[in-house]
Amino acid sequence: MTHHALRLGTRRSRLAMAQSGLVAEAVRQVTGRPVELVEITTYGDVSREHLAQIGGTGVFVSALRDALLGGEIDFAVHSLKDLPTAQPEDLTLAAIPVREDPRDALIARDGLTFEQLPDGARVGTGSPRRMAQLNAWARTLGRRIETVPIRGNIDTRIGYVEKGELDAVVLAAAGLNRLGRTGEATELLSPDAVLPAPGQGALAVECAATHEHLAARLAELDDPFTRAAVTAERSLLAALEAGCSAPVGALADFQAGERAVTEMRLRGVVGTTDGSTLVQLSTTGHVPTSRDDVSVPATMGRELAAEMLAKGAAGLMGERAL
Ligand SMILES: NCc1[nH]cc(CCC(=O)O)c1CC(=O)O
Repeated sequence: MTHHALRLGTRRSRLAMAQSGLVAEAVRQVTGRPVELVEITTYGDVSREHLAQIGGTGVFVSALRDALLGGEIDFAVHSLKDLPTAQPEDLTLAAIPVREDPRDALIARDGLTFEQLPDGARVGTGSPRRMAQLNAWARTLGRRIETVPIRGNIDTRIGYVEKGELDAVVLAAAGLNRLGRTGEATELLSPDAVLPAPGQGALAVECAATHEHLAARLAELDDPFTRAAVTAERSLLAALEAGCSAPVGALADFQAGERAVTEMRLRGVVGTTDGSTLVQLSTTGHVPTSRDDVSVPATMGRELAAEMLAKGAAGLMGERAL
């Protein structure tokens, strides 16, 4: 085996660099080889359009994948929630490491929680999923919020609240945690109120399918529980035929189980962005915790999607949900 450095392709954002840095260190430990970060610019980083307009799906990942297939890098780290559900045959998801906190976080002025926000509060998010569930939550409180589409990195988004331009913003807790900014959340939003995006908080370590030896080493970073959970969530998303910019939330979690099998709960939601209608369902199943067998979670996702479609989910997703 050669001992040249493994090249890890990464986006340049501080979050991407932090995520890649964590995986680089773990890969150094399991392979004993140095890991070199190679910065790659993706369309999602350059475009100033709103994600809902450029379609969301894949905008952060295609440049990294081109570099993998072109042999410029050996492996790449993605936020799993940014990965399209269809996995290309020439690329392998070699590892899905232990997931960070999957919840969304609220950062509000004056330390406010969501329920303490005043009627008409301006809340920054351009995510149809967050809009649908936050608007629905506000309605149950007899209030309205005004959602304001925002883009940019985590510092930029938090800046809207710091400068007093918005009452609150909503971000993934995982991103805050990985940047060491956990303390800035004024509330971690309960999945009972806001289900996260499928795969939120999880990372995907990807390499070319032809690099079987490398894939086997990277697989040491895999967490079978996380893989089972995100497989169910992404299978739900795929069966709804929705992309990452559709108003779809999903979260799988576990009851304490035995060694080889554990009980998994999968919750899913689809809604209109104004929050007037939500279809929210859940299911449970016994899942083998083996990274090589994700058939049960995949089936749970498909079956829950079918139930949601039977309750009218397709009509709520709008034209974007192709
Ligand atoms: N859509 C962008 C994106 N992709 C992954 C994360 C956060 C980290 C994660 O979910 O693992 C974010 C930012 C956000 O939603 O606040």
